Amino acid sequence: MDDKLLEIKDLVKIYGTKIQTKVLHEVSLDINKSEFMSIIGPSGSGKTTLLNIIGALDNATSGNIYFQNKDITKMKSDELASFRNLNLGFIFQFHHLLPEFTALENVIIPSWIKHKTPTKRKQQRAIELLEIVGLKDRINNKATDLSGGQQQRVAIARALINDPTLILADEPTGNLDSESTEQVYELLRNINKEFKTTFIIVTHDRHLAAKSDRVIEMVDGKINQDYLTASKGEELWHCLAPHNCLYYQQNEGKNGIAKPHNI
Ligand SMILES: Nc1ncnc2c1ncn2[C@@H]1O[C@H](COP(=O)(O)OP(=O)(O)OP(=O)(O)O)[C@@H](O)[C@H]1O
Repeated sequence: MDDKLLEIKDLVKIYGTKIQTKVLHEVSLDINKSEFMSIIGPSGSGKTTLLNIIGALDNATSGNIYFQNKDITKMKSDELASFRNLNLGFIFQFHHLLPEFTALENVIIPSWIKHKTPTKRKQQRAIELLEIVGLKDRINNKATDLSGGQQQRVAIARALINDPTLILADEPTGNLDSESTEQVYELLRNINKEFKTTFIIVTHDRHLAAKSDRVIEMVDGKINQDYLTASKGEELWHCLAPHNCLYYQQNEGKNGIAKPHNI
């Protein structure tokens, strides 16, 4: 069985024409189905650029992105729009909810885009999702009447309405207090476990990243480290064969022994 969801090959991004800045340097990366992955790295290292290109919100200068073996860098704009709608969910630091609309309406909106009119089934699904994110008693509240953490949970439900295979989250907890941060991260984790949704999360928070299955550290537009975590406390065990290991065992000291996929 092919477990690979995404294959990113030699991705380059150069901004500018006269004065050119190369912000992604031949980035290559494979991401498996159901993986829960964080991208960390200093400010300006290219995390958001990489995420936006994976989400087809920005174009690569060169390189390829295969999503279930189909190269999205070759798609035309209408094909890309439909690819995004069918396969992707987005969660941003600033959730961009429509303030005058209720929580329920905000969740349903992406399905309007997909189906033109919301079906009864989608309406029911939106209510279920709001229950899953713990907002059952807030479905008819306007977005502006909700706390920051609640608004972010609406945004998470909205990202799930079209049953995406992959959710791209850019600093989803960046705007939240520490309690809401933990709750939102736990929620994303639970969604990953329950629906097998693949997650790629850009975060500055190493403590949260350590709770992912896999952490990628970017430095100067390159992947500096790529490791699976033991998910025990905050200790990160470094994977010795970055693109090629699923299982992980503690070695003497802090490093781990990477075992190939099929062991
Ligand atoms: N539209 C743009 N035009 C020119 N340069 C850009 C543009 N967008 C980003 N950059 C530059 O690309 C580099 C990478 O930016 P990016 O936002 O991907 O980094 P990041 O790691 O996500 O940073 P942060 O953690 O601060 O969000 C930065 O030097 C940034 O200034």
